[in-house]
Amino acid sequence: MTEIDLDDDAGLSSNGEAGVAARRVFDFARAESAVRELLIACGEDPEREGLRDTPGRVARAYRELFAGLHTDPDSVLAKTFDESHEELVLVTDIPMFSFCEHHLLPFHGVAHVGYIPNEQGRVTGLSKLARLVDLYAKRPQVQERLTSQVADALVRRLEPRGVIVVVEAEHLCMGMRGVRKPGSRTTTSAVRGILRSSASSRSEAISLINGRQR
Ligand SMILES: Nc1nc2c(ncn2[C@@H]2O[C@H](COP(=O)(O)OP(=O)(O)OP(=O)(O)O)[C@@H](O)[C@H]2O)c(=O)[nH]1
Ligand SMILES: [Zn+2]
Repeated sequence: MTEIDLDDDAGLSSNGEAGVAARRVFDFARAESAVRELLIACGEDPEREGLRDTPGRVARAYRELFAGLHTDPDSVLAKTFDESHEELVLVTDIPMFSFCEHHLLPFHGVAHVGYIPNEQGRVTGLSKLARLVDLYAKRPQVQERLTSQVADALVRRLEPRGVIVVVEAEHLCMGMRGVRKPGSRTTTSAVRGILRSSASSRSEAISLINGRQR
């Protein structure tokens, strides 16, 4: 997978996506000082023993949790191979952790990702579907965009006959605060190609998703 050079802060993402981070670097010192400021703003003392290392820890955590801003999605699907398989390939229950961009609180759940390869049978490694979910999840997100971005990356790189992505997630910003409805779940889908145009192909995929063992 292509890690974008962390010392290179000049360029934009190469894959042409709208809304991708303008900066390629994670500015560690800036994140650390922002966390320190936030602690002060909340009425805490960042010099007390328990908090002294917290800004650095949080900065390290965010560097990891937002790593998807610094990885080229197309590189995840760079390796493809032809397998003369023209039927549905579906990976269900991919664990997913992301952050809502409104409150920077987690939303988490599972993603189901499926596609019907093209006439050449162009497929990719199953793990790459999970890596793709991870990459888009590790950004400030909204669930709808995460779902579409995974689908569109598959369309771009595999040129498949159809794609379906379903994400089921719980948003902590709806559970811990605000409207306080813990346990409510949101389902989003993005369907492309034949899986969109053919009701029977789509219902096969959806029944496999709905009928899976939980
Ligand atoms: N469509 C969508 N909305 C989201 C997602 N994550 C969080 N939200 C919503 O974003 C909205 C932001 O609403 P605002 O009114 O700007 O913010 P707020 O006053 O904090 O809203 P409340 O959460 O209702 O207290 C809320 O309704 C959230 O539930 C998401 O992935 N997709
Ligand atoms: Zn939110």
